[in-house]
Amino acid sequence: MDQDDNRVTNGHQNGCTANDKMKDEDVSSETRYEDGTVRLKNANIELMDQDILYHLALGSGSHDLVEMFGDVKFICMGGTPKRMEQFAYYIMGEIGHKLPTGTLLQDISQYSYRYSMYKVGPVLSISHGMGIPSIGILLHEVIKLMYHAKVKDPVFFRIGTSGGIGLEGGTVVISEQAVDGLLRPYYELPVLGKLVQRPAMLDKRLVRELKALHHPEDPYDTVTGKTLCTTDFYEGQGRLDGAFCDFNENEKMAYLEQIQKANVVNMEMESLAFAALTHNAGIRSAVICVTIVDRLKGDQIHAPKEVLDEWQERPQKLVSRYIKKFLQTKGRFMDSYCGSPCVKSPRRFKLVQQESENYD
Ligand SMILES: O=P(O)(O)O[C@H]1O[C@H](CO)[C@@H](O)[C@H]1O
Ligand SMILES: O=c1cc[nH]c(=O)[nH]1
Repeated sequence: MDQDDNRVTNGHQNGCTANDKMKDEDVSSETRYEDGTVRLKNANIELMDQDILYHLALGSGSHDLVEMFGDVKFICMGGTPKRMEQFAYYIMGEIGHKLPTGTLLQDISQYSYRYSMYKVGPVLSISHGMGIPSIGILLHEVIKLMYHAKVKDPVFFRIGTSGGIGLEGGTVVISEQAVDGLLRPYYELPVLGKLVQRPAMLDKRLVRELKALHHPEDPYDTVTGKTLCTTDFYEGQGRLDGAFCDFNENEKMAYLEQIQKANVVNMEMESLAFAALTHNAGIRSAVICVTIVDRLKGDQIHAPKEVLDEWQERPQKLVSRYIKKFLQTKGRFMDSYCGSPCVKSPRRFKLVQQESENYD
């Protein structure tokens, strides 16, 4: 069958093209109720008795999702559970969020054994694993969580690592657009035997707002540009050091130079699905990744662990500045969030633990 016959655009009935901009009208009645709460583009969900968010170990029948998550505003995602636990504690200090005495942050999704999720007042910090399939599943469930919890106008961030294209290690990249390994600005997914394409758009205003939060005294650059998203770390990113390699150094460099000419500044493995799914849901989102290697100079990650740890904090700092600015502007500082049900207070922890164990 001819591949083109088999292809449909989706997410926008009128055939949204890759050049479409994230316009205010995208956040339409299709994706929002009048009060600003998230509306799903899937009528099936409303008709279900309960919705089991299997990979989060949560469910609309088993948990009071409005009580647990109704005050959420920012959803921050990154690859590893450790990074996202550290980010949760970091943002807690930054926004002055206090846990009740004798309590610790709880991994809300620990009994899923898939992802980790921490709640710090209006911030959710969630690990997404590696690659598009992993972040894709998570995004479906987190977007549904936003709907069940009646969250208003959430903002999603991916805070990650990447390979730079002509950028020194430690540079912070705010993605203007995600493209696939063929430089196509959409996420393509086979659905019912047809290829569905969803534009991988990121919010342009958010890019500008984040860029403005770089401080002149930050000892590193913060740049914007295109992010190339691959389905593999080795051959897919033109590395010569995988278990297999059917190309040579010259061919690798020709590809890297080609993508550099197309304004690609970094490479990673989730931005395409992250941009496409949040855009389709009418949710403002941004991808902020630090570069940990300059791919024009090599393939292996040579930076020592302490250096990598410090570099990984840089995207977190930028997002933290954004969140703090928002909270200060809105004048809703965090003490009001102290009663969060997502901490390990002995009574509440037992309750949440019991609920979560139902999925074990
Ligand atoms: O650092 P994180 O956010 O995990 O992301 C990057 O690191 C992984 C590869 O090492 C890929 O998932 C890539 O996207
Ligand atoms: O080179 C790199 C570094 C981090 N993550 C990637 O996907 N590629």
